[in-house]
Amino acid sequence: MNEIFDSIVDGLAEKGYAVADSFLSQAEVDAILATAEFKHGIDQFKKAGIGKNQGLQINEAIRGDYIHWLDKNTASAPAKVYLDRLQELILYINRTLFLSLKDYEVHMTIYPIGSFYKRHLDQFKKDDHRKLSVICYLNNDWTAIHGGNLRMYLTGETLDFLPIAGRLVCFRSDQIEHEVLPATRERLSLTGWILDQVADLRHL
Ligand SMILES: O=C(O)CCC(=O)C(=O)O
Ligand SMILES: [Fe+2]
Repeated sequence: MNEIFDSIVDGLAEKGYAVADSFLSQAEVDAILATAEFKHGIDQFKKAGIGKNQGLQINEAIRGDYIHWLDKNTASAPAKVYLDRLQELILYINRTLFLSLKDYEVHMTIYPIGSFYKRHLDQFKKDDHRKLSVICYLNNDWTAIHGGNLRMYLTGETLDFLPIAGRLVCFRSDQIEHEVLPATRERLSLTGWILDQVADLRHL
């Protein structure tokens, strides 16, 4: 895992983003897909909104995904494997980049067929504590024909990444605009943020 963590740290330091395949093994992905939450599908999830707390709005023209927040105290064992790995990554980033990241917040995510998330930045306004966005994809046998790319907008170029199982994408939440393109298959992921303060329980 240290090699993967190193490649993430290098990417973040040099470019503000990193992509690491096999952050979760095939068996770890399959175990998460087999958890009750994903088995029941979007019935157990709620429509994602835009903004925070009272300002939260549902807007299908901007984002069409469904989410289920994970609570580290009650998460299933397979989800906990992922959360613990994220915690290890935080410690690794802090040691190597001299940061003091403190915590994370993560939701399970389902994008139904044809849904998308238009170009945006993940930080809400100035008071936000989201420093790094981290998304781990859970889609077995995903290929370019399925669409669903994560598109990042960098200065002078755009980059596309397919949401393939086990892949982690991590980027600076305050700097990198990005969007999710529609897909011909349901698109599953664990979407999260690394914070510079302890997560509050606003989602749970
Ligand atoms: O699923 C992805 O590739 C990105 C999701 C995203 O941008 C978000 O939830 O803010
Ligand atoms: Fe985002």
